[in-house]
Amino acid sequence: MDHFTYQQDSLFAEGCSVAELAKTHGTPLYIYSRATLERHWNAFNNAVANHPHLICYAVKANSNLAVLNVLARLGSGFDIVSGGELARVIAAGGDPKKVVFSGVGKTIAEMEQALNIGIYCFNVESSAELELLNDVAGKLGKVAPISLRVNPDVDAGTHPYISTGLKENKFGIAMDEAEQVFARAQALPHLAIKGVDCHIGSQLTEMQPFLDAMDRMLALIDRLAVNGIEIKHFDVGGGLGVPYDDETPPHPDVYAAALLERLGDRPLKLIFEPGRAIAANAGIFVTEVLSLKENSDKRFAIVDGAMNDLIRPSLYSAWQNIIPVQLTSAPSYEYDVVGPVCETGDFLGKNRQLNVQAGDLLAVRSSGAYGFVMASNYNSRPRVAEVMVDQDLHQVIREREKLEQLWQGEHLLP
Ligand SMILES: Cc1ncc(COP(=O)(O)O)c(C=O)c1O
Ligand SMILES: N[C@@H](CCCC[NH3+])C(=O)O
Repeated sequence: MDHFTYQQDSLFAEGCSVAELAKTHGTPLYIYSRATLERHWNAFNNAVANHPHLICYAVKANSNLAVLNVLARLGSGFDIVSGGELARVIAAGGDPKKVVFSGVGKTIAEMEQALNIGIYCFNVESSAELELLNDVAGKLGKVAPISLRVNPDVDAGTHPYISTGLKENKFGIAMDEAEQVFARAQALPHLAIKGVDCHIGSQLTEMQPFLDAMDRMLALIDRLAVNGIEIKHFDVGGGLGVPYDDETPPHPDVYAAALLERLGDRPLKLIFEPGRAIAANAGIFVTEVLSLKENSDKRFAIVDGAMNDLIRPSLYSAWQNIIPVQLTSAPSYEYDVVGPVCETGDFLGKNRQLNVQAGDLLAVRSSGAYGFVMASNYNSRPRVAEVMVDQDLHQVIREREKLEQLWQGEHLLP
């Protein structure tokens, strides 16, 4: 089910006209659908309803407080990678007892913050981090609940920049060192072993890499049990892909059923860290065509949105569908949809068949994940507004930045 559909040739987000929202709040603009966020989260939760589990939404995908709050109200846990994300979860009403803390470079201050708040688990990524966390917990008189992120060395078959489960990637502890590091963790006084985790990459559209990783991780868990190290949960990470174009990633039902089958009768709680699968197709990025330009080779639609607002096309050559907000029957041409930023790489889409004129609105679909969160102020462009729709109601969930905010905190020399 799609909550971004045409009504009488005009694009709607749930019951709200996208053209009206753009008129009221200006462009560029991110628009999210609450119903879609909820449906996607529930799809995960229902898929494992009969097994002990925790869905920890990956905050990095879209960390707006309203997004986190919508998911917190459903009972979501959260996967965080910084003290900033932890603070957001708390500010959004999330339960810290359902937070897992991932990331290769946690600082002492972040460890202290998370220990004082009392999170569910630290996903420890190296021996050095293990020793440091033990020290920090000891100084606070606390015991840190931990999982070790093990790198299963499987090829996720995704873009090299978002593949994380190969030995050559910086993430996790190598499989051949894992048992030794677990033994060390068990010996350290201020740590309590809870689980094992892995995350092999993002935008995976096939089951096989997940299953390969699962097999290796379960074999490790079985070996640990033989050596008296009891694992209570297995955190399978995130990474489930979404359809941007014609990809057909497994539905959470299919994905979870396959993992549960592999799990067999092992009494392990399963933790999931989906980000993209929940947020990507819950959002669109709306931009206005400023002008058209053509030469003998190409036609360009120059729009007011740019790589600083939505960087995925520039950074990963990611393809996201670009659709008109108002359908017309005028002839269409092939355009590169480009922004005003002074970089050749500043484009939202290339070779798109569109029928557009200056002043028309375009919507870049699948922009709810890794969209606004990766925005910058490059070229001194204020970050855009974000709106959430809920049926025929809508709410500005982040205001468009004002020009003065561009230099907030900057100081002139005396
Ligand atoms: C540890 C961890 N968990 C979860 C995620 C979320 O990934 P995705 O958005 O692909 O579900 C990421 C990002 O890839 C991650 O690094
Ligand atoms: N930012 C990436 C995903 C990164 C995943 C981070 N663990 C994307 O847009 O596809």
